[in-house]
Amino acid sequence: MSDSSTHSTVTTTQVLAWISSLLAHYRLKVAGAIVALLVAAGAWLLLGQGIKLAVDQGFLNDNADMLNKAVLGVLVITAVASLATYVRFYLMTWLGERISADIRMSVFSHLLTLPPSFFAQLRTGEVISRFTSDTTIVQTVVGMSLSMAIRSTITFIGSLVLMTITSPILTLCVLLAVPAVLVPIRLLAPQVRKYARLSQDRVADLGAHIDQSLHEIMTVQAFNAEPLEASQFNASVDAVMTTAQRRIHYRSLLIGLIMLLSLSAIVLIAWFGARQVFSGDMSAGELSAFLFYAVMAGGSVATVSEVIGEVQRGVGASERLLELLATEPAIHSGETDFDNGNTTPPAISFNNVTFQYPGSSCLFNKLNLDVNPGEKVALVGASGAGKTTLFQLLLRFYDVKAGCICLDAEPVTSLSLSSLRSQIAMVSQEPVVFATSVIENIRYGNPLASDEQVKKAAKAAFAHEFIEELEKGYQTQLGERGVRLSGGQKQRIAIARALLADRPVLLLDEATSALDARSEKMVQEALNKLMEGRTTIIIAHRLATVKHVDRIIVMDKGHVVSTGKHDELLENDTLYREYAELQLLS
Ligand SMILES: Nc1ncnc2c1ncn2[C@@H]1O[C@H](COP(=O)(O)OP(=O)(O)OP(=O)(O)O)[C@@H](O)[C@H]1O
Repeated sequence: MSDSSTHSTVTTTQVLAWISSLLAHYRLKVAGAIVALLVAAGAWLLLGQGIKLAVDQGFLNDNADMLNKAVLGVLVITAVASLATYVRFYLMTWLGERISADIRMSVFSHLLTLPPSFFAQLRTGEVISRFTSDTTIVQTVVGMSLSMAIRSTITFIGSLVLMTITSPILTLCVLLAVPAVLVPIRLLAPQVRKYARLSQDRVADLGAHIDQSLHEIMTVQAFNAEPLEASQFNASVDAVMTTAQRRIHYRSLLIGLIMLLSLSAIVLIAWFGARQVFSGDMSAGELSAFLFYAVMAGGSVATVSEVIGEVQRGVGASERLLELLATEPAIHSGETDFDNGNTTPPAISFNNVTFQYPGSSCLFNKLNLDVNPGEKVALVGASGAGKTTLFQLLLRFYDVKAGCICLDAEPVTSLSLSSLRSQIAMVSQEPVVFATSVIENIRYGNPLASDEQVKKAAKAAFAHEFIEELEKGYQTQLGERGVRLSGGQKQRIAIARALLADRPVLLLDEATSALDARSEKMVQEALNKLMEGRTTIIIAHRLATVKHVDRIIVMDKGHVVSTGKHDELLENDTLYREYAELQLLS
């Protein structure tokens, strides 16, 4: 559960500076919106003068001509104000949409640079929530609330100036009332912001829950765990409601108090003004105009108070987005591009590597392991021995604590991440299939490959046949996580992808585990072809698949126990013999 709300390190000023920097890209539109805003506010303020003229010169003096002119003036002002409102509304809403789109793009690009350790701490559902709901809030705030707040502030200042011109005494009374209105804003706004952020955190928990339950729907249903899942989800929904209720409470209190205070002030001022008209110190037109401005000023304060809650909500949402953006990638790219002339595949060496996962005990202590150029090496060992971790370290998903991993003589830390990773193709234990078409799934290995190259790779991976039998062949959509394919079919797609990527280092994580005997044979042949001329490391649980590699490395609890050929190890290594006996291979 993310509960960073109470320890937020982001200030409102930082949020506003961030939003301003985003808006700075659209200076012309922002300027247009501000001009439209000023014109609209100015026109509404002028309306008060029209009213004053209409009352004093028209109604009271029985002057029909003057009345006509004043009414015409009022109509023109209304038209101008309406046009300006259209322009302002259009531009501000556009800016809101644009900014939230920009935020989504930059946050997503940034997330892609963060290492897996970051995602091990933050649930994907929570990240999705930050994307969707937080950016939507920012969009509303920039597109609506902020513009309303600015418009109301301008209207308030303009009204105040015109009120002062109309009647300084009455204005003084209004000014005395202002602090009374500001007190609740000062006291309650931080509470609104705090609970706004908390409720976003709770909504994010919901996202995470949905993501997990639906992702594992088969397990949920197979264990009849629907009631359990539903009740846990209901508890999360209740938590959202409870937090939202607190936010709503403070917001409503804020709005209500401000309404009460500002309207009471206006009534009292109207009473005082009416007495001035009776005593002849003020004309009826002046009082009408003054009250018009006072209502506008009061309305503005009410609007500001209403949207200030919304703006605080936006600040809360922005905080969470800024936090994502501020997360530094724990892995820093080196500068060098890997270049060994590309004639031979690179050697891989782990020299005195010491490593532990964050918060775990030491996994590798001065581990040494060398793989020669073009050599095919199999890693064998009990679950948890550290085989997958070696892959992760080579790909720099994590950095070692001490020691060095090298491609040829080049430490991986000095290579640029993209150059390092472009040397390596990986087929993971659980084949990854994206929710796009078959052709796009294979082309992921090399986005520039032609349709013909994709098909060639699919044929080599023994995938072409079953792909052709799919409803739309290579254009068939595979559904989320490839739900429409069997385990073996998914694996062959992943192998075709690796073939197409055509990289000098190959990492295979028990790539044939999900295949039946017939397809296993086919895939094994494809893999043999794929391994040709590449430095390959295979993680294998089943020894049958690795009997023919150049060298087998037996690992146990983070150590290399022994290395050798299948027959040598059978003879000399007790641990390996045990594995082989278990698998009836000796
Ligand atoms: N992200 C992680 N955070 C903390 N510990 C981890 C993490 N990933 C793996 N480990 C731990 O590191 C050890 C080695 O794991 P690793 O996945 O490398 O083993 P493996 O030999 O590949 O196992 P298997 O054959 O079951 O896949 C295990 O004890 C595991 O619990």
